[in-house]
Amino acid sequence: SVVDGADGYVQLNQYKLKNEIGKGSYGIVKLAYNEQDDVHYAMKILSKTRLKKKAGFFRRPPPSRDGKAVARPLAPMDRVYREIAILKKLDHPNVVRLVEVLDDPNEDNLYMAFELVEKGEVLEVPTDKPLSEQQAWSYLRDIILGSEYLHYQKIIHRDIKPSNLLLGDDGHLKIADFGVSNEFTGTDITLTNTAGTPAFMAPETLKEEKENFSGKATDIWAIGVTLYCFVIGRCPFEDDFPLSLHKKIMNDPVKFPEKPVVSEKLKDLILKMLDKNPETRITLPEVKEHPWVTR
Ligand SMILES: COc1ccc(C(=O)/C=C\Nc2cc(OC)c(C(=O)O)cc2Cl)cc1
Repeated sequence: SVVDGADGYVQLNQYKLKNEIGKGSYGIVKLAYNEQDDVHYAMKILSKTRLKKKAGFFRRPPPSRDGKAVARPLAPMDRVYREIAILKKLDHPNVVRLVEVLDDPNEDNLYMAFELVEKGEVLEVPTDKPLSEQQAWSYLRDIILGSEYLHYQKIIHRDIKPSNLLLGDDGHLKIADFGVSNEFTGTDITLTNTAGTPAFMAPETLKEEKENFSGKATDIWAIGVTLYCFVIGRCPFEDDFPLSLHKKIMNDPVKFPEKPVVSEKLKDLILKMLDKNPETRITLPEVKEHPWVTR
């Protein structure tokens, strides 16, 4: 039950909700103090009415082509319950941990209590203070281990980017926000819909004719864009207009500025992760063997 505490903080069961620490298309995240265990958590707050309103924009389900079952976009509430089901089965040091869900049917808000990752987003992009290669190397290892675990659990994240990578006091990263992730069976998923954040979308997901593409390869692309952001401070492809951004992602070569200086080995890795052809793009196991990673 949600009550206004005498001290001006909202009390939600054993949690005292404090200041806002995160905000996005999903809703907001507040610092939450658990009086029972004297521990702070990150409380993600979703409004059911807002989600249902967004349902209105879901385009009519496409006619199923040649009788093949086409994945229907889920109603937002179903998407949230799917996100929760995915999160509940995940347990890895480089993935955020969902502790508890508070979903009172009479309440408009749905609350998701996560283990607090103390320092928040690893890097705000754009920045004029990009990371050193040493720092980027440490964070990439965490991203690789977390992504390897997710792919092993047959989950494609689909929105890997700096703002979804949270930094703990121990200097390690945790992957967050499974709001657009997909589960698959078999060895990989063939996707057709675009999802995630435009500047991090792989070229094969932006093509006009919606051919099928590999889910794992799209996560590798997003990790490549993220790695570029870490050491350069901005994204490799930028444009204020979505369609011109799509054109750049699909056609422009990756360019490195004079400054900051990036080692040849790191440039080589980034170029292999940002290979526009998903068939020849470097895979996660190959990234682990790359000279810049094993250095
Ligand atoms: C300055 O100190 C700070 C410490 C922690 C934070 C923080 O946690 C922010 C967002 N958190 C999250 C967001 C999520 O999705 C969007 C998910 C998820 O749905 O997986 C989980 C978490 Cl935890 C911010 C600032």
